[in-house]
Amino acid sequence: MTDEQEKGATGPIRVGVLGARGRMGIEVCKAVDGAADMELVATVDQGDPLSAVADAGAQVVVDFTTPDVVMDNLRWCVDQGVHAVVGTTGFTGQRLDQVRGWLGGRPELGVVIAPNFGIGAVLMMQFATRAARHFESVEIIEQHHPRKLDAPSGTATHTARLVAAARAEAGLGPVPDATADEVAGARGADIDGVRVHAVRATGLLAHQEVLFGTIGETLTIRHDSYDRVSFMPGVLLAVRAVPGRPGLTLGLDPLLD
Ligand SMILES: NC(=O)C1=CN([C@@H]2O[C@H](COP(=O)(O)OP(=O)(O)OC[C@H]3O[C@@H](n4cnc5c(N)ncnc54)[C@H](OP(=O)(O)O)[C@@H]3O)[C@@H](O)[C@H]2O)C=CC1
Ligand SMILES: O=C(O)C1=N[C@H](C(=O)O)C[C@H](O)C1
Repeated sequence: MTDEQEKGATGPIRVGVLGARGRMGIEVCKAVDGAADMELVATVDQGDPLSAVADAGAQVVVDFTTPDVVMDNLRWCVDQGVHAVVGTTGFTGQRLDQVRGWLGGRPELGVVIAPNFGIGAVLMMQFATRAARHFESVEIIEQHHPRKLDAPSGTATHTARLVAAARAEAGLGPVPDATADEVAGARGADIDGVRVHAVRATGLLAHQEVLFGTIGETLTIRHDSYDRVSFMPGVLLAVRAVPGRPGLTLGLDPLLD
């Protein structure tokens, strides 16, 4: 262990941020810098060497980059023995299995991957999962800023999977829908049988509605992030927790219990 790493073992958590000059990365750097129990030791963006993270003796990496580079970053973290907190989207079941496979060889390492670090968003997903069994109809409408690269959002995709699993467990059949003549895309994306609609508009940041329907009533569960600071308490919570949570943690839920 280097002197730097030795210091980190007893002092503040030494944190490296990947995607540090991005919209989320800038906020994460500010939040880590302002946390008394953390030290921001490395900031890496496109074109910077990942070795800066290892050289600085980072114990935890926070990744807010892009879906096309996040897997390489995670592989590197696992190889280097650095815990990781990941907010970047694009995690399919196959990708998650791959990460579990890597972690199999490093039983001391923790990785937290959360589609949304907003506490309200986590609760919105929990409430939607709870409601799912009681309504024959459900659709998800997510709304984001127009610079977002992926659609639908990671949060909407995750919500759709949770809702679909809860419906299946309750023995509900397909969502009723008689559409026979559709302009392509009009009914949104089909994620595990749940329709997901993605809106992009200037002025929005990150918003989602889960609309449930049954005979004579609807229920709308809505969450709005108006500022990226809304994600920071969840990110800091995960940074504190990840060294003590070996293996893959998916979502913030277990950290909030
Ligand atoms: N889980 C959550 O709570 C949240 C998740 N997100 C997700 O986080 C991700 C980032 O979002 P956002 O900050 O808005 O996006 P940005 O595009 O603003 O930030 C991404 C940053 O990563 C940089 N980057 C690209 N490749 C690399 C690389 N190989 N190594 C290091 N940095 C790299 C980009 O550089 P360059 O621009 O030069 O390509 C950019 O600065 C998205 O997937 C988004 O959906 C966002 C908000 C909340
Ligand atoms: O890109 C964003 O901005 C966001 N991305 C995440 C997602 O895709 O769900 C989280 C949040 O919606 C903001």
